Amino acid sequence: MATTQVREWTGLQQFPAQTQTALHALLGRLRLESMESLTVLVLGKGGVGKSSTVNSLVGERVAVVSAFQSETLRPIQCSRSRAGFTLNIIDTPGLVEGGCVNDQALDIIRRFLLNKTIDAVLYVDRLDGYRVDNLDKQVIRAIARSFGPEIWRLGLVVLTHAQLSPPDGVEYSDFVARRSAALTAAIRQEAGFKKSEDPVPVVLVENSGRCNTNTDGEKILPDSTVWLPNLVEKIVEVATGPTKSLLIDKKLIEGPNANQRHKIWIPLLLLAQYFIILKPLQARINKDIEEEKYNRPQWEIRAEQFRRSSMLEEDRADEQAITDAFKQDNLDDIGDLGDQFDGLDDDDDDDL
Ligand SMILES: Nc1nc2c(ncn2[C@@H]2O[C@H](COP(=O)(O)OP(=O)(O)OP(=O)(O)O)[C@@H](O)[C@H]2O)c(=O)[nH]1
Repeated sequence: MATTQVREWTGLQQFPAQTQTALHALLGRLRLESMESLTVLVLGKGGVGKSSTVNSLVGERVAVVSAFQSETLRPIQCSRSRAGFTLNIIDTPGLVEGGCVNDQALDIIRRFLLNKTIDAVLYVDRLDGYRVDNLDKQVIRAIARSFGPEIWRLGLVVLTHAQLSPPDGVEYSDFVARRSAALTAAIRQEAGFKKSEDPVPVVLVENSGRCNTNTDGEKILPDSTVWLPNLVEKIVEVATGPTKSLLIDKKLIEGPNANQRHKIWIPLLLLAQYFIILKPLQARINKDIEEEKYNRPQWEIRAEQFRRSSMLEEDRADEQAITDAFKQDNLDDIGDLGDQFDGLDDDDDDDL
């Protein structure tokens, strides 16, 4: 298996001083939890801003971004370390191809993740999507199916293009609340969250270079949130939260072994077959054998009757044939006598 090269996290120094301080404080929180590393998996449909978000987080251009075509054809892992702490981010190909869930991409991602432990999952989508359609639900379901529904309990919805201007008459906060509620409700439904469970948290990001900044030079959203430390804070909360990190092992990738499934029922089925079918059948056969010792079997009686009736038929046919033959012989004899008689008459005539 290819090992990922861990480089010094130089991108961290590119951030404004205030952002760096906030990020260091968050990494300190992880160390307090004895977490020496953090592995973040980034998933979502194509072109929603996954690679851009990875670049924003690392502070370097580690993943290729394109407005026109899917650039991430297979997963890539970027690992950066700082003061003994390692951040691993895994960017993945888009999960939709030709209007359908791209199962092949999911399979490639699963195999790439073999033996890796995931601490948090960023499910990236755009804030300016106006509805959650059937395809969105299928993608959410496909993720749950591929990695187990537990993966959504490590999830964080990341909405890009967060510097959007809502349609006329709609407040920014209302627009964000509606979009977030629609997506988290779909996740709750498709990933089978219990009613009592908290919804998946939502974070807004703006990856564009034209993102507004505050007086400290930090990138901010229309509601003045400094979004990068906010995103990292939410990731840390998920990673240190009640849901355990997810180890992607062979069992999870290959799914339950069909040959092993329900194996426990086989002896029970055989037992049921023995008592319900085999035993009664055997008893019935034994009863028949016993009865036939004293009574002739029905089939033998019927065969006898049939033999007799066919013999009678044959006898009757023979009798008829003999009678017919006699009749024919008598007619022939009578004919001969007639001829002889005629002959006598002729001789007499001559004599006269
Ligand atoms: N304005 C704005 N544009 C963004 C934002 N995030 C991404 N983009 C643009 O959206 C386009 C797609 O971004 P990517 O980061 O390549 O999207 P992706 O999800 O990695 O795409 P795939 O590689 O196809 O899976 C690029 O043109 C980005 O510049 C954002 O927050 N704001």
